[in-house]
Amino acid sequence: MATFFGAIADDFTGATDLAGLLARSGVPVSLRMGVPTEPPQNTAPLEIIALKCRTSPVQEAVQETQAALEWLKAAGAQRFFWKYCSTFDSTAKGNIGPVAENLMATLGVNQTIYCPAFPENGRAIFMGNLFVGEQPLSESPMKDHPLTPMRDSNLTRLLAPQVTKPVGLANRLTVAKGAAALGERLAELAANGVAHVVVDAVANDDLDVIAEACQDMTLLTGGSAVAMPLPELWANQGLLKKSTPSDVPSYDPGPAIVLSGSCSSMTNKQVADFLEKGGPSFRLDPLEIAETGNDKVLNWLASQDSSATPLIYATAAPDAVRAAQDRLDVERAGSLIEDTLAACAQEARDSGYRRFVVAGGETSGAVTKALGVTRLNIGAEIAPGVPWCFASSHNARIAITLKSGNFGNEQFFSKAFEVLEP
Ligand SMILES: Nc1ncnc2c1ncn2[C@@H]1O[C@H](COP(=O)(O)OP(=O)(O)OP(=O)(O)O)[C@@H](O)[C@H]1O
Ligand SMILES: O=C(O)[C@@H](O)C(=O)CO
Repeated sequence: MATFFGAIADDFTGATDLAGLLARSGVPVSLRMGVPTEPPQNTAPLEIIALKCRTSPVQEAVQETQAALEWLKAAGAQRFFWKYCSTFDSTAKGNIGPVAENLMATLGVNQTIYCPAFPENGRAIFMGNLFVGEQPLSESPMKDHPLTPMRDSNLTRLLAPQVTKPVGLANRLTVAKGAAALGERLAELAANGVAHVVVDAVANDDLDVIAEACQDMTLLTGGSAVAMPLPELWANQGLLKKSTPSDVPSYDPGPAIVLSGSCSSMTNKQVADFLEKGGPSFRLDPLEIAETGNDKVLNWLASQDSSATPLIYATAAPDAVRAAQDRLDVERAGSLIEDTLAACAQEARDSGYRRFVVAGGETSGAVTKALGVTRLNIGAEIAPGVPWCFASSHNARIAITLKSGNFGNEQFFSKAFEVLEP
């Protein structure tokens, strides 16, 4: 089926989040891990390419997203979406703005919007300021993120140094007046040369207004939630078709494992809940791995009785993360953990494990790469923005879910497997 919508996601959990929300529309979604090396074939109306470029240097991220854009254009896409985190994660030399500006230049558009709001997960934007629950972003646990600590809550202020063209705001008072008023505000800003518009949203109704006002824009940017209403709007215009739900993709029987490299406050609670319930677990310490390597955890995994689900985790409180980073530096600490969890995933697959819960965006990138997963089919959502996915990994058919650090509730690790049961 011809592709109409092409999205580029800056990390793997973000991509499955977007896929899960788009799939709610009933329009077929396809998710590719990395830019496919083959030209487009067997494409879906909604195509997503997952990259691992959230913390990449600007030039690298621009090149990778450009390659993804070319593939999506070749697939026939006519509307494009740049998906970043609902907490606007980017480093001081952030690539959200530069990537958007490059996509705009290639697509020949003079304006786009920025809307990371995700009300179902407590992300709201008011007067350009992003909130996580009731806390401003810079006071939320995101201030301590291991790779992208967020120390400012104001999206226009975060974005302005990343782009060359003017940044503006369409605030909630405008959005509350409806799609026509928002359209007028965007036109007014465009007439004044404002290329980058942060749009407020505090509830799903706001996202419906934004989607209605922006459905004809060639490029939109944001979190997953602002894209959620678009397929329905396009289907109503006859631009794409819903399909009868295809068979739920299946996976081979086999034991389950949880791999967690996320240090978000929610993942810390989820790990604590798992430990409290007494499941078998192994804690990874980056300092120890730096000295002695991976053998200890791989041996532990090999010794597990496959009737209980094991958890391997590096998840730690902010102080412990900082201490490891001070000794090893941020990137080395991160990649030691990612490489170890990736090696555990391979070992688990080779020993017959077929159900994988993975926590953390960077971690998910490393794990899916190690498993050789190139395409995911989307299944049932476990929590908003966290669907089960199904994939081939070498000769095995596996079920895998990639959980964004902050998503899901405390019981997520046990609930995930209940949702998978037929
Ligand atoms: N104990 C630790 N010390 C230092 N770094 C760690 C530790 N545990 C995990 N890390 C690293 O922190 C990073 C966590 O990022 P990741 O994207 O996986 O999780 P997240 O940011 O919570 O998830 P998301 O991006 O989905 O919100 C990874 O690079 C991981 O390897
Ligand atoms: O938008 C979000 O919060 C998630 O999809 C994500 O990108 C986490 O990495």
